[in-house]
Amino acid sequence: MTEKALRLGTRRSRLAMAQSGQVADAVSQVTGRPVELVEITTYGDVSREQLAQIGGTGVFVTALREALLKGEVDFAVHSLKDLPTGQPDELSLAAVPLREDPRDVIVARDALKFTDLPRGARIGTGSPRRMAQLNAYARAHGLDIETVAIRGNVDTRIRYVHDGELDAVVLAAAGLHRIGRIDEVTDFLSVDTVLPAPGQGALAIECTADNADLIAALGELDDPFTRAAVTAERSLLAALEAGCSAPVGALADLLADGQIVKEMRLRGVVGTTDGSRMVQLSTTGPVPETYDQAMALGRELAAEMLAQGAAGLMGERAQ
Ligand SMILES: NCc1[nH]cc(CCC(=O)O)c1CC(=O)O
Repeated sequence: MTEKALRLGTRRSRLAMAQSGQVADAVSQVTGRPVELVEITTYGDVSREQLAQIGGTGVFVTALREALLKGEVDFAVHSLKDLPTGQPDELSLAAVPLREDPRDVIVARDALKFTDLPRGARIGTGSPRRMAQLNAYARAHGLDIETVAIRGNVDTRIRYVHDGELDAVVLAAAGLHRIGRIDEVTDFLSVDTVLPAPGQGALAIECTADNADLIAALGELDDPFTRAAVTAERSLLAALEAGCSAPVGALADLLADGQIVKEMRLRGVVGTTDGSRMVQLSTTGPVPETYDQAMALGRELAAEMLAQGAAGLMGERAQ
């Protein structure tokens, strides 16, 4: 007897299809049921406006969530960094699988590294967070670069470099890895130079909160450390009252002594897009064992950053 297929709601972009396809295979393995992809168009996919102008939070996510709530699909996969920090009561974050490489990367012409870009080099990114940190690094190290606002999917962005319109673009390693273009990276940016977006490299698997059986099945794909880390990062973002398009970077990782994990460290940064003013801090604490402990780590760091003037650096985009 064949069981009814589970319906996975997905955006149509190459990245979304790639990550949904990978999750579909994993879910099929743990549930023993076939998984069918159901394509859904989101506002973020059709709009030509700059993402920051649309308002940022949730543009990629809303249509998928509506399909879940209408019962058109059984579960959905989001890039966790695109997910608004407030979790609706009717929906459950059933799994946060093991995170991919969280770093940002450069795809540049002539295999150039970020620090080898020539004077006046134009670097494309739609992200105020990336602009702020690249410009701050350039100021501190005497690089002369110009950050240029672009948007479009990953393939479109890389094309700007191949067409010679830009010297480089900044992208997430995870996205390139998932669509099979990681070989085109010319420089992996240290997180000491550019802290990634909260949740970058992680996926969120969501279903309706009333679907206990599916929540339990999807839960097998959950990685508790990734979940704790992204919970702390997103708690920081929420406590700064910033949206996903605000110039906020955050990364939680484990501090180990040999094989023994000692603590979790959470780093955060906020800055003006020109990189002239930055607040960058970190905190460490016991590895969170509960949701509340992970949330508390993020709130603590946010309070310290706000005390140093973080709110004043987020501009009118803060939301
Ligand atoms: N902003 C769009 C977006 N959302 C998720 C990823 C891929 C990386 C990830 O899963 O964090 C990307 C592309 C990018 O930033 O390069």
